[in-house]
Amino acid sequence: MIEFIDTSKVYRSDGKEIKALDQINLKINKGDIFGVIGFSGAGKSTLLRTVNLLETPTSGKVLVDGVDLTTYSAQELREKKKEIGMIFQHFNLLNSKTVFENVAMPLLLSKVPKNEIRQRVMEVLRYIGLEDRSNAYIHQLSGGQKQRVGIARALVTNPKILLCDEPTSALDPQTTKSILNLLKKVNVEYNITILLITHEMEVIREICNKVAVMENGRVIETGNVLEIFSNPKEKTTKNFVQSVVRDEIPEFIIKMLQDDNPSKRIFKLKFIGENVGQSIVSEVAKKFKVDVNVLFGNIIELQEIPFGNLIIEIKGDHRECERAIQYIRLKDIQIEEVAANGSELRNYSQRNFGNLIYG
Ligand SMILES: Nc1ncnc2c1ncn2[C@@H]1O[C@H](COP(=O)(O)OP(=O)(O)OP(=O)(O)O)[C@@H](O)[C@H]1O
Repeated sequence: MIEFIDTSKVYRSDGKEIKALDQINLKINKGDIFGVIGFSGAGKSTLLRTVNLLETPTSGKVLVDGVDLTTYSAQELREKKKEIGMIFQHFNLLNSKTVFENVAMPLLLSKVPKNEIRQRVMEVLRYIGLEDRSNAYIHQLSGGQKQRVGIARALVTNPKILLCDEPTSALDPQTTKSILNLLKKVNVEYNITILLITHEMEVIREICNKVAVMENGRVIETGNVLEIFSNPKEKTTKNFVQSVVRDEIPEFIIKMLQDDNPSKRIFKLKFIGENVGQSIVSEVAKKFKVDVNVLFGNIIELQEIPFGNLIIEIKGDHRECERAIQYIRLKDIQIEEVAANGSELRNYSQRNFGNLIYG
């Protein structure tokens, strides 16, 4: 649906070259809600704006439905652009015009007949829940309402793609949630592919199925949201994931390890999906001669799949503890032992155990 092929963009200003995009290769499939995350200056906006040619790549190309839009004539491009809606962080609405006039603007510019415009605009306003504010001026609306108008204006031409430039960065958490829910609804009900840029991992968690992490104009990591959250590889990705799933070891646990019995054994378990449902803790306590205490837990939902971590203490003789650990691992749950300095974790792998569990 959208494909970036070796896409690069170099800006030249004051005799200097800035590589905003450096050989981007990404594929966004129909129906995706694809999130691009990165810090300020990573190149996200530039990437998004190459899709509707608000920016033209310096080299490489961007295909929309298999076509490089730079090859289109002006007329063809105007038509194609109706299929690509866009919403902005600061809404980009005309303050001197009403809600109705703002939403009608793309249709007016396309010279759609007046009665059709009225019908379509009211239909879209009904959909986004602002039918009764059609005559209000933009300055009379809240931030969330303004973004709804932005979404209505983007939807009015029946686009196939919606580009979202930090759509919730100017909104409070509650309003953010309602706007993200609306975008999800648009994606599902109209089958609109969404490409969204953000610097908030919470936004990615909330609605995206795929994510790409950008740094210095490059995509440093990309994949399914579940994959990236559960196994981030790059440092920047790990930092973003940690902003949502706090998986550092809490101070009180480190203190416990340092102050109490030095033989205390504390483990971090990482759960994905159905494993959370398994009451692994009580299962282990029943199967082996060990006591298990839950010390800390942090579980979130990712695309309706539970995901998170649990910090537990396992008490018992060494061999029983090792058998319990292997049992947990064989349940496809990542388990790591927390060292007394709290930063080092011993990662258990098959090799560490041999056949202890059956021994
Ligand atoms: N028109 C321009 N002229 C010169 N340099 C530009 C221009 N637009 C962007 N840049 C530079 O390109 C790089 C990428 O900018 P871009 O806005 O794409 O990043 P971003 O990840 O969207 O950042 P932010 O979240 O702050 O908007 C930055 O170094 C920026 O200063």
